Amino acid sequence: MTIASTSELELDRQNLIALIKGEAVFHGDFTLSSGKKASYYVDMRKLTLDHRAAPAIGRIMLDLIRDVDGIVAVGGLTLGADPIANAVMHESARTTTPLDAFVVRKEPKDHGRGRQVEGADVTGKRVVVVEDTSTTGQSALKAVEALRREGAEPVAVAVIVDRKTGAQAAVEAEGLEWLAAIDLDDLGLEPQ
Ligand SMILES: O=P(O)(O)OC[C@H]1O[C@H](OP(=O)(O)OP(=O)(O)O)[C@H](O)[C@@H]1O
Ligand SMILES: O=C(O)c1cc(=O)[nH]c(=O)[nH]1
Repeated sequence: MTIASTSELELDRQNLIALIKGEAVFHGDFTLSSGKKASYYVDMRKLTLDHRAAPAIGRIMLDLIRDVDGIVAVGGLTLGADPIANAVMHESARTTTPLDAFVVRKEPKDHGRGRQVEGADVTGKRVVVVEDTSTTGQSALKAVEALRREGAEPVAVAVIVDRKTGAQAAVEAEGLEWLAAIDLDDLGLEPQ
């Protein structure tokens, strides 16, 4: 599924870590999605939407999910997941096993086709949920719930940055595989 070499991927990963440390870690008083407080915030949108980082994110995340069997699509809860799913889809299109992308709305659309999962038809399909940063894992699990309602089979959650505060356990408790590209040690941060 992956066409980048191991050394290219390691270079991508080191470059991405440097960009995250330099441009996406913000220090201050933050309220997180879960309502918890933290003294730093990793704003991955700064990089998933940046031309210097997005192609590498596609390669890194495609490589991260390379051993997940039989998947046909990637996506997650809007909006953190959206550019990641796109980057993975584009990178996979260069391989012999291309993947489609989907977007899970926070709520079903209240007009048109009333859909919560947009894009690829996921019914009956094995899919991976992607995420930019995971703290409690509840955003990823909201996507999992919506996908299951659509008749999809979400089999793994793949995150760029794991904040190491319970998301892995929450996701594994739902029977999904947990995959993370970068964690707090890589960024020189402590879990909080
Ligand atoms: O693991 P969790 O506790 O769910 O926290 C992580 C989530 O929080 C952020 O999204 P946010 O809720 O800020 O929404 P956004 O993507 O719409 O900006 C981030 O992009 C993750 O999706
Ligand atoms: O938990 C969150 O809401 C959260 C933490 C973080 O570091 N980055 C982010 O985008 N969301």
